[in-house]
Amino acid sequence: MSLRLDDITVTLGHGESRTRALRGLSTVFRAGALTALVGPSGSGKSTLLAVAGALLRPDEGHVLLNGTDLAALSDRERARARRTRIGYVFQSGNLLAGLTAEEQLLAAATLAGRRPRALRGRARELLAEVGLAHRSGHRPDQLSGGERQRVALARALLSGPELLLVDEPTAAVDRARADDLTGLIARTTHGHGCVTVVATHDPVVTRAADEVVDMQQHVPADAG
Ligand SMILES: Nc1ncnc2c1ncn2[C@@H]1O[C@H](COP(=O)(O)OP(=O)(O)OP(=O)(O)O)[C@@H](O)[C@H]1O
Repeated sequence: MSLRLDDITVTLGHGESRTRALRGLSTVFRAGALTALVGPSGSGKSTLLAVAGALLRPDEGHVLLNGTDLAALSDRERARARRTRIGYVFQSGNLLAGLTAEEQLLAAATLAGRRPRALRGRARELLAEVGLAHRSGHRPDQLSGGERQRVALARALLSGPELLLVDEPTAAVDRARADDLTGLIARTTHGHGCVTVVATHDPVVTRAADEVVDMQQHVPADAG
């Protein structure tokens, strides 16, 4: 079980802003391990997450998630893979205003074509797992930044994803919360056995990671 990126090249923008964000990048992310993706600003971390998450199709290369090449799937199959095989925890949690924590999870499950009623028990378990059983009835404006990210993590885990992609989880929280959140992501990764890739600038995350992938080893020749 793994995510294997094989010879990935991505060009972004047009005309003068055209940039080779990734060139010939190859690397492997192991299941059941938290991998920290590090590197300076502009080194391609977000681009790699977008390619791995089937949000952006590479110009060239293969994105092998447990053997399926996500880059070679049709748009429809890629959308399905995003809903059913991949969990995203992107900055600020991207929660829907007006929905309680529990409803955030159930709404996502509904979009993925599942019956919310059958998942209510699992949603509650996951909220308890991320330490938010007592906040399941709170809306985003009634939660702290760290709590919102934990809701987003529980939501991402509800579909039992093979791949969990996390962008800068500790950017908006204090040191103690950063430790808590990182520990939580590590434990859930080990418990759920998913491939977890966390883009980060934070040494707290890097220290807690099982593996570190440094984008500087993959800097395109014409970057900058
Ligand atoms: N839409 C775009 N058009 C052109 N170039 C882009 C576009 N988006 C990103 N880039 C460039 O692609 C490169 C990789 O960007 P990316 O956002 O993946 O880096 P990053 O490592 O995630 O940076 P940060 O740590 O600042 O979030 C950078 O040089 C960036 O300027």
